[in-house]
Amino acid sequence: MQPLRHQSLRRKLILISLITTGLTLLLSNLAFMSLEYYLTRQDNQNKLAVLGQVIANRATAALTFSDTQVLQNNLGTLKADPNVVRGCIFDAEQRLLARYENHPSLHCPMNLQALQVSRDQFFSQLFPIYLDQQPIGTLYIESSRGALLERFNQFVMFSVIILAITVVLAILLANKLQEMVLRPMRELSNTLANIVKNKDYSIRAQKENADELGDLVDLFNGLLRTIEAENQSLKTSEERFRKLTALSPVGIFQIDPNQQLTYVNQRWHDIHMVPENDLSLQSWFDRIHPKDLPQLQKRWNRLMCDQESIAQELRLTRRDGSHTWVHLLASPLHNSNGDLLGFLGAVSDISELKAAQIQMENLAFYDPLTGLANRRLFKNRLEKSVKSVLRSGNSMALMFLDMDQFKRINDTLGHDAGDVLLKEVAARLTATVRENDTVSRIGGDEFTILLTDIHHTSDVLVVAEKILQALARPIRIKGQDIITTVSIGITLTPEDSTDANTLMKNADLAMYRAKEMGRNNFQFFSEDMNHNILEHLAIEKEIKEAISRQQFTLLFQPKVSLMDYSVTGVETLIRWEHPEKGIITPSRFIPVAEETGQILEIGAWVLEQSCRQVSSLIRDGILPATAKVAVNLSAKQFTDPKLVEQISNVLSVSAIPPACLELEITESTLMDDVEGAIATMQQIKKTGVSIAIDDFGTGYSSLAYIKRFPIDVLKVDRSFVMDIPDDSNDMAITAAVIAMAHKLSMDVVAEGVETQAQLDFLRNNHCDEGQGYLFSRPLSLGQLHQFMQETRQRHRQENSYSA
Ligand SMILES: Nc1nc2c(ncn2[C@@H]2O[C@@H]3COP(=O)(O)O[C@H]4[C@@H](O)[C@H](n5cnc6c(=O)[nH]c(N)nc65)O[C@@H]4COP(=O)(O)O[C@H]3[C@H]2O)c(=O)[nH]1
Repeated sequence: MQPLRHQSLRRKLILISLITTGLTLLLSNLAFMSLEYYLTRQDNQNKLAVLGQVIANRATAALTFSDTQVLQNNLGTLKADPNVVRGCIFDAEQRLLARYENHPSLHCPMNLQALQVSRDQFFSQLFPIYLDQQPIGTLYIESSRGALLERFNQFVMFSVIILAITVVLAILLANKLQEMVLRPMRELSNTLANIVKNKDYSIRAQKENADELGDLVDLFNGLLRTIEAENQSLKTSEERFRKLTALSPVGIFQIDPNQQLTYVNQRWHDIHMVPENDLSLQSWFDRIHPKDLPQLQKRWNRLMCDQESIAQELRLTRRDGSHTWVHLLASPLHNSNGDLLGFLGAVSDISELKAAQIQMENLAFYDPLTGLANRRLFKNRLEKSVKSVLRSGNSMALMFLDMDQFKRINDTLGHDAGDVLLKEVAARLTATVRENDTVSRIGGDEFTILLTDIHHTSDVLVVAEKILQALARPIRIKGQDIITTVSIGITLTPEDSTDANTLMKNADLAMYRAKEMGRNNFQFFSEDMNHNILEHLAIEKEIKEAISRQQFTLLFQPKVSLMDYSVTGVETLIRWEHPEKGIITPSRFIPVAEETGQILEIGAWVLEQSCRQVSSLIRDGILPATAKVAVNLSAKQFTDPKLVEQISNVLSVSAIPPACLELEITESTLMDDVEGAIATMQQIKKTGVSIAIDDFGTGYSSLAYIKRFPIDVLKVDRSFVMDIPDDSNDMAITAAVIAMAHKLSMDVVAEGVETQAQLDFLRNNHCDEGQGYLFSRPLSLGQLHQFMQETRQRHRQENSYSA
C-alpha cells in the first residue's frame, strides 16, 4: 500500500477496484481452466479405456486363432475416434499382428518392446488380452491430446475476453464509485477552502446524499454554525472591547510575552502625548520620572518573572516636557490552560487628583496664609525629630516665638496689614534658618522653629540672635515702616525632655519668661542653661571691650622648690576685672574666648605682659635670674601657625632670656594631633623656651607619647594632690608619675599644694617643685614684690638661726 500513499483518492479507488476485480476473475478462471483441463483429460482417458477394453475383448478369439484380418477389423473401429493416432495388437510373443495408424509419423513397431511412447502431445494405454485369464496378447492405443488442448485454448480465450470485459466494467464502476464518494468530499473541501479564503463562516456545504457522507456534511455544517456563532460573539465582544477602550478615560495597553507593546488605545496616546506610530516599551520607560523609575523597574521585573501585578503611582514626562501623575496597573494575561499570553495594563491620569491631594495636604498640614507648616505638621516633625535625636545622640532645639504687640498692629492697621506682617515675618524666619529646619505657624502670631543637628548651645544662640536681628529691620506696610519684635522661648532635647508635648510646654514657658524679661529677647527653658547661655553671651559681647579697655590683669602664683623652698618662678594667671561684675576667673571666660577665637588676642597679650613683667622683676632682682615664668597656652594658640614667630617676637621685645619662659600646654591639647604637637613643640624648643605639660593625669596621654614629647616639666594636676593623704590611689598615682617623669628627665611640679601632709608626701617622693595656697595664692605684681621680700627675709632668718 506504500506506493499508493501519495496517489489521489480517486486513483486509489480505481486501482483498488481493478486489482480486486482482476485478481478475483483471474484466480477463478485459473481454477476453472485447471478443472476443465483435468476433467477433459479424465474423460478422454476413460473413453480410451472403454474403447481399448471393447477391442481387447473382441480380439481374444481372433488372437487365439491368429486371425489378423479380424484383428485388423477390430482395430478399424478406432476410426470412430479421430483423436486415436495409432492402435497396435501384439501376440503373446509381442510380435505385431494388426495395426491402425492415423498419424503420418507414428507407426506400430514390429515388436512391442520397440514401442516408443511420446507423452508430450499424446496419451496412450496398454490393454492385455486374456484367454481364460491367460494373457495371449497386448493392445496398444495412443490418442492425441490435440482436441483437449484446443478445448483448453478456447476456454482460455473465453476467460481473457470475460476478464477484459470485467476490467472495463470495473473501471466504469470504480469511476462511478469514486464519483459518488469523492464528490461530496470535494464539495466539503471546496467549501472549507472558500471559508478560509473569505473568512466567511456563513457558507455551507451542499448535502446531496442521505448516506454517511450526507451525515458528514450535516456534521460539517453544524460545526460551521457553531464556529460562526462563536466568531460572531468574538467579533461582538472584540467590538465592544474596542469601543470600550476607545471611550475609556483610562489608557489601556497590551504587551506580549516578549515585552513588545502590541496594543494601546487612543487615551494612552493622549495621556503620553505621543504620536500613534510611537509604540515602544523602551521609549515608554524613558518617559518615567527618574525618581519613580527604580521602584517601577523592581516591580516590572517581578511582573515579568513572577507574574506579580503592579499598582503604582508615578510621574511621566510628556512630549512637551511637562510631568503628569499617572496610576499604573498591570497584570499578566493567561489563557484557559494557564499559558501566558502577555500582560494587560491601564494607565490613568491622576494629575488632577494629585493636585487636589496636594491641596488637601496643604490645607491639612500647611498654613494657607504663610505657606509654613501648621501645628499638626510641626507636631509630627517634632515627634520624628525627637526619635531621631534619641537614635543619633545629637541635640535639637525647639523655639517658640510670639510676636510682641501683634494685636495692636492688627487692630490699628487692619487685618490685611496684619496678614502682610505675618507673611513677611514668616519669610524672614524661613530665610534665617537652614533648609533642614522647620519653621511653622501654629497660631495667630505664634511661630515655632525646629533646629535639628545642634552640636553646641552656641549654635542655638546664633540662630536666636539672627532672628532678632532679621526682625529688627522695619517692614513697610501701607506706607508705614513697622518694627516688629518677637519673644523667643527655647528648649533643648534631650537635655530638657524627650517628650514632644513637654518640649512644647517648655518652649512656651520660656517664651513667657522672655516676655517678662521685656520682650525682644530669648530665654532658655533650663535655668542653669539660661544663666550659662546669657553669661556666655554677655562674656562674648563684653570680651572685646575688655581687651581695649584693659580690664585684664595678671596674677602670678609662685612656684617653690621642695628642696629648699626657694621661689623657682611664677605661673601667670589671668583675671578679668569687670567694672560691674567684679573679678571674673579664667574658667568663666577662657572657654568662651576659645570658642570665639578671641583667645588668640588675649593669649598674645598675656604672653607679652608676662614676659615684660617677669623680665623687669628679674632685672630688678625681685625674682632670681633663673626664675621661670610659666604662661598657659590654649589649644587654639598652640595650633596657631604664627605661635613660634610670636614667641620669638615676645622674647626680643620683652628682653627675657628664653630659659626664663615656660609654656604650659594641657595634656588634652597635645593629644588632639600628636604628630603636629611634636613638630610644634620641637620648633618651640628651638627658641630656647621650655615646655611644661599642664593638668597631667586628667587627659588620655599614653606613656608612649609622653616619651616622644620634648617636655621639660610635668605638672601633676591638683585633683591628684588634693586628696593626699586620704586617697591611697591618688598617692600611688602621684608617686608613680613623679618617678616616671624623673626617668624621662623631666622636673615635676605639684599643683594645688594646700597642706603640710601633701607637702610631706611630695617631698618624700622627691617631687621637685610645688605650687599652691600652702606657699602662696596667685598674687598681683605688688603682692608678689611683698611675697618675695618676705620670703627672702624668712630665708635670711632661717639661715642666721641655722648659722
Ligand atoms: N583650689 C586651689 N586652687 C589653686 C591652688 N593653687 C593654685 N590654684 C588655682 O589653680 C589654677 C592653676 O592653673 P592652671 O591649672 O593652669 O589652670 C588655669 C589655666 O588652665 C587657665 N588660665 C589661667 N590663666 C590663663 C591664661 O592666661 N591663658 C590661658 N590660656 N589659660 C589660663 O585657667 C585655669 C584656672 O585658673 P585660675 O582660676 O587662676 O586657677 C589657677 C589657680 O588659682 C590651690 O592650692 N588650691
